[in-house]
Parts: sequence; C-alpha cells; structure tokens
Amino acid sequence: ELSPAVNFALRISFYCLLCVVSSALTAPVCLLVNGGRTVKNMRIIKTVVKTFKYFFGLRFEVKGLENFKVEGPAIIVSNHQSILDMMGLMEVLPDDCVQVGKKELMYTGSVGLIIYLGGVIFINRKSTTSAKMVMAEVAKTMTTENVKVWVYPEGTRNCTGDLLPFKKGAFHLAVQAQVPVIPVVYSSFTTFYNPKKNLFTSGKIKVEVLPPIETKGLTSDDVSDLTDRCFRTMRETLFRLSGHPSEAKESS
Ligand SMILES: CCCCCCCC/C=C\CCCCCCCC(=O)SCCNC(=O)CCNC(=O)[C@H](O)C(C)(C)COP(=O)(O)OP(=O)(O)OC[C@H]1O[C@@H](n2cnc3c(N)ncnc32)[C@H](O)[C@@H]1OP(=O)(O)O
Ligand SMILES: CCCCCCCCCCCCCCCC(=O)OC[C@@H](O)COP(=O)(O)O
Repeated sequence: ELSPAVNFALRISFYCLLCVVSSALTAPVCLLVNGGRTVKNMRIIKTVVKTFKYFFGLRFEVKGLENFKVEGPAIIVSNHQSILDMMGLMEVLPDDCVQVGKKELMYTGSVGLIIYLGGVIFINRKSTTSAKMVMAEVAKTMTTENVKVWVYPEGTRNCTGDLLPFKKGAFHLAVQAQVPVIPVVYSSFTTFYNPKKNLFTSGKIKVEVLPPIETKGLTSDDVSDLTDRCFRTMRETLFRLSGHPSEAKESS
C-alpha cells in the first residue's frame, strides 16, 4: 500500500507527464495542419485533452451548452480551481475561443508551446498597465476576428469550494467590445481533489453554462455592477452544484 502522499504525487506527476508528452506530440500536428499560432489549433488540442479524463476516472455532467450559441463574440468567465481545470475547459470549449493566461505558462516547455500555438493571450499579472493594454487590444480584435475569449476572473487557482473576489479585466473587456458575458460554473472539486490532504480520487464534476448577460449600452461606470452581478450568480450556482443549498440562500 502506497502512502497517500506518494499516491497523490504519483497521480499529479502522471497528469503533468501526460500534458508534456501529449503537447510534444500534438504541436507538430498543429503546425502541419494549421501552419502556426491560431485558435483553429484548439480543435486539435481539445480532441486530445478530452481523452485525459478516462485516465483519472473523472466524469463531467454538462448543462446549458445552448447558451454558447450567441451571435458573434462573447466573454466567457468561469471559476478556476486547479491545473486539472484544463480538462473541464476542453470538455465544453466552443469553437473559436481563446483563453487569457499568465505569461509564466509560456515557459513550461512543450506545454507552453501548445498553449502558444492554441492562441492563448498572455498577460503579465504583475503589471496592471500592460495587462490592460493587452486586454484593450483584444477588445478590438475579437469583433473583427469573431472570437470568444475565456477569462478566469478570480485571476488565480482557488480550491477552497468558494470564489475569490473577481478581478475586473474580463468585464471591462466585455463592455469595451459591447459583447455578452457568459458565466460557466464547475462544481467544487473538494470531495475528490485536495492537495493539502493528498486527496485525488475519481469523481464527478457538474458544469453549467449560464445564460448570456448582455452589455449593450453599458459604459465603464457599469463595470463594477456587472462584476458583482456575475459574481453573485456564479457563487449561487457553485453552491447549488456542489450541494450547499443553505449557503446559496445566504448569499442571494
Ligand atoms: C494536447 C495536450 C495539451 C495538454 C497541455 C495543456 C494545454 C492547454 C491548452 C490551452 C489551455 C490554456 C489554459 C490557460 C489557462 C490559464 C489560466 C490562468 O493563467 S489564470 C491567471 C491569468 N488570468 C487572469 O488574471 C485574468 C483575470 N484578471 C484580470 O482580468 C485582471 O483584472 C487584470 C490582470 C487585467 C488586472 O489585474 P489587477 O490585479 O490589477 O486587477 P483589478 O483589480 O481588476 O484592476 C485594477 C484596476 O484596473 C481597472 N481595470 C482592469 N482592467 C481594465 C481595463 N481593461 N480597462 C480599464 N480599467 C481596467 C479595474 O477596474 C481596477 O480599478 P478600480 O479598482 O475599479 O478602480
Ligand atoms: C520545462 C518545464 C516543464 C514543466 C512542465 C509543466 C507541466 C504542467 C502541466 C499542466 C498544464 C496545465 C495548464 C493549465 C494552466 C493552469 O491552470 O495554470 C494555472 C494558472 O494559470 C493560475 O496560476 P496560479 O496563480 O499559479 O494559480
């Protein structure tokens, strides 16, 4: 019998190895098929990553996919619990959708390369000024290139079963581009995944894509309200999906 700590380390190492090896094999395919950095590579990446869940006994129960069917671009916001989220992301990711990620991800070898080829937008979280500039550029191009953008508004991983306060970048982006915000909520991983307790077993994750929130006519003055509204809706949904109905009531 392996100790829980060793067992946990082995499973996480296997996950990372799977990412590194699959990225190294998938990158040449992306280059051959699409010739370079483009969101079209996400279709290839998605196909590969969607097989990962079987190695870890994870199941996804998805609701509300029809809410992605908006005309034109949109900002998708979701909760961010762990590096495992990448599997949940690929499970529902619509076509022509890029993610915003921290620039440190570029330096993870083959994983960095595949993330780059997939069109991920890199931001420097330590410099609000430069992050804002990158996001303003994205606000302009998402309409001309008709892409959706996926942002984790908590700005970092958080595996507590609750949400961190939201950063405002995603909502500024939505208002600047005058496109809807589509919230996506993943149920809490705490029952099957907890690094502090060396817990990583098989498990079921509920995913809900919520109805789009329109931003037509909103200005930068409305960004705080929009952020709060999204936060409250997502927090209620998180508690409902994770089976804490009383907390959901409290926060409403
Ligand atoms: C084939 C196999 C392959 C396997 C391998 C895997 C392959 C997988 C492939 C592909 C998957 C890729 C997966 C990528 C996942 C990556 C996840 C991450 O990296 S998450 C971290 C980075 N993301 C964020 O941080 C975004 C969220 N953050 C924000 O949006 C922030 O707002 C940010 C960074 C823009 C600024 O950060 P602040 O910490 O300064 O935050 P604030 O408090 O919001 O802003 C300060 C002030 O600036 C204003 N502000 C912010 N943005 C503005 C804007 N655009 N315009 C005007 N004002 C703005 C705000 O209103 C605020 O001002 P007032 O407090 O309201 O007065
Ligand atoms: C040469 C070095 C090789 C290193 C191999 C690393 C392999 C990593 C495999 C996991 C890939 C999963 C990518 C998902 C991205 C992700 O989820 O990143 C977390 C964050 O953005 C949040 O940042 P943080 O503030 O650190 O929580």
